[in-house]
Amino acid sequence: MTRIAIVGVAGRMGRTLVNAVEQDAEATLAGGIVEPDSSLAGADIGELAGVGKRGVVAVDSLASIADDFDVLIDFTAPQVTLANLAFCAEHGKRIVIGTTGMSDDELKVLDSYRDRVPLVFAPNMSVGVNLTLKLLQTAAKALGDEGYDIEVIESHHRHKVDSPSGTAIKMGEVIAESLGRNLKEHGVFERVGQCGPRTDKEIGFATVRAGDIVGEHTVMFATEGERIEITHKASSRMTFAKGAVRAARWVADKENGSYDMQDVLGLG
Ligand SMILES: NC(=O)C1=CN([C@@H]2O[C@H](COP(=O)(O)OP(=O)(O)OC[C@H]3O[C@@H](n4cnc5c(N)ncnc54)[C@H](OP(=O)(O)O)[C@@H]3O)[C@@H](O)[C@H]2O)C=CC1
Ligand SMILES: O=C(O)C1=N[C@H](C(=O)O)C[C@H](O)C1
Repeated sequence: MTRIAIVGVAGRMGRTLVNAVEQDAEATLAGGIVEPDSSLAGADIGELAGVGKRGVVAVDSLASIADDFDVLIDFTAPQVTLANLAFCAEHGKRIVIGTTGMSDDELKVLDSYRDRVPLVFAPNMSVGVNLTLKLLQTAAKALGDEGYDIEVIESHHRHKVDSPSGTAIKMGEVIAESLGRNLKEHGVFERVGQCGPRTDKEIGFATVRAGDIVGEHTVMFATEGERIEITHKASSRMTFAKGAVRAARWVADKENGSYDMQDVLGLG
């Protein structure tokens, strides 16, 4: 049985993760962490998640439950996640990270832990998106240098704070890598005013933020005469949460290293 603690347990993903752990026969809820001084400290995390009392109360300090869990799942914010990663490395814990929106510097810090802790880090934990990444590799190799323009369009709920989504960036990276391009050089994240015509090798990104959209990603390969669109639509956060719990069970017996969902799902 893998003992799982969830950071940000009162958040959108945190509450869904409680449900996902509950439904997994090989995982158990070992703790939930809320922000320091949160009024939710002391609340039963089952009640927070709407599944009824589970006898595990939310705490506002990870240190206070250090002996209770094996794997931490963190879907919060970049600086919070990096602090928790340091904690896990120091205390011999494992960690699954779903947080997106990290800067290049923050990603370097995350990567510096690869030899100190077993960690899974992925901007999207759904099986569907990770399979889509494989489809994108195939499509990019076949079409990307044959006159097809590549555009990534993502839509999310009104509360999302980072843009483009971590998944959209990952899709762009996978496509760029398949084509021997550098996303830093060829990614176009804004088109405003007299920005000129499209260049052949650019990979464009467009973002929609509206209502309660859980998460939708389309990659368009368009040329004169035809257009191929590869789309993934998430209609429930459970798809991410189930993937994260699967990752937590998978990483529970792994050596130090930085893994992703392709590793967890055996798609690598
Ligand atoms: N990889 C994947 O598959 C997915 C990744 N995500 C990513 O997960 C992240 C969270 O998304 P979402 O759940 O929608 O966001 P929410 O804002 O709903 O949840 C974040 C939670 O973290 C809490 N938090 C903030 N600081 C701390 C702290 N120091 N200690 C403990 N908890 C803290 C917040 O508390 P408070 O509200 O009090 O500030 C909040 O409850 C985002 O980066 C998002 O992009 C989302 C879905 C899928
Ligand atoms: O913030 C979200 O909600 C989501 N974030 C992830 C991302 O940035 O890619 C994954 C998912 O699409 C939902």
